[in-house]
Amino acid sequence: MEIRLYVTTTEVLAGEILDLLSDVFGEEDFAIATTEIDEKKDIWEASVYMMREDEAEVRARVEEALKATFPDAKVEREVIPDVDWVAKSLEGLKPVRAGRFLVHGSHDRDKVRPGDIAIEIDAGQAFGTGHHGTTAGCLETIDRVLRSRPVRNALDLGTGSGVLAIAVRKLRNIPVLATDIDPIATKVAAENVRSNGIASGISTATAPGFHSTAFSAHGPFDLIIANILARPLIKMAPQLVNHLAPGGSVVLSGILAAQRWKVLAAYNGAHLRHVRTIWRNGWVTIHLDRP
Ligand SMILES: C[S@@+](CC[C@H](N)C(=O)[O-])C[C@H]1O[C@@H](n2cnc3c(N)ncnc32)[C@H](O)[C@@H]1O
Repeated sequence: MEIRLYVTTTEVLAGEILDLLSDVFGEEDFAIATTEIDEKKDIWEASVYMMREDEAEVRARVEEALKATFPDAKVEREVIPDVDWVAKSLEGLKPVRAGRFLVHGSHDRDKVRPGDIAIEIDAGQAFGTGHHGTTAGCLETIDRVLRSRPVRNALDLGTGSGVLAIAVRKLRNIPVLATDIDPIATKVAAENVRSNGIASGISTATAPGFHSTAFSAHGPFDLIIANILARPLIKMAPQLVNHLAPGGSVVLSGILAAQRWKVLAAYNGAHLRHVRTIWRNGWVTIHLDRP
């Protein structure tokens, strides 16, 4: 059972609390995140996720950290129940084709045809079975990028099930760093990496955005894939481009069609060149290159 401790505040203060908590918990295994609750009213939550057994200790440290700068902050609590997504969604999930990839569940191994690059993902507690338009758009774009660009290493930011990191590694024998803000996702991703027969080459790390030393240890990257959401992608544009090697490529998704101009503006402003936009079910995936 997972617990979320959170403070409800404004966007600016949520960012400050995030920084403060990042200093407190550093590289420890607790995910720290900010979430927008209401854009118009500027209501945000700054959260720390932990397992139930760590709650008392984490709460004491959070309250101590907030005391000096945010004495009025009220730390609230949410219990996040474990959901058996596997049992819930195994049936009915058909294999998905995107680029040369076929993403399928373990119940559909017989659907793999010669020439397919097969990725086996059972629906679990992390996003990314290939069915969502954002995942499919990323897979298609990864296939294009790896056909046309010299890519020596890659970062999959917001890896979820690990599907995109696995896709990169199945096409190229290069090191891949797969990170997620959610520790359950990184655990699931590591399991999927193993069950896809990838013995080495993909490292996983739990980190919000670029708040981890894992990035400097593995980067800069020739390819960065981030299927998150428009708003965090816009915010992290300068950091993301800082971790991109000259001549590198970026694949961004989790962007609704109407939001694409804002995302493009942020990344054009960071001197990336737009290459292609792919549309799938109202979602867009954007490929940009660093000259
Ligand atoms: C839409 S899912 C994408 C999963 C997978 N990469 C795919 O394409 O199907 C987004 C993932 O990003 C993670 N995430 C959201 N915000 C993040 C952040 N700031 N830093 C790292 N991961 C984040 C979520 O926990 C989630 O697993």
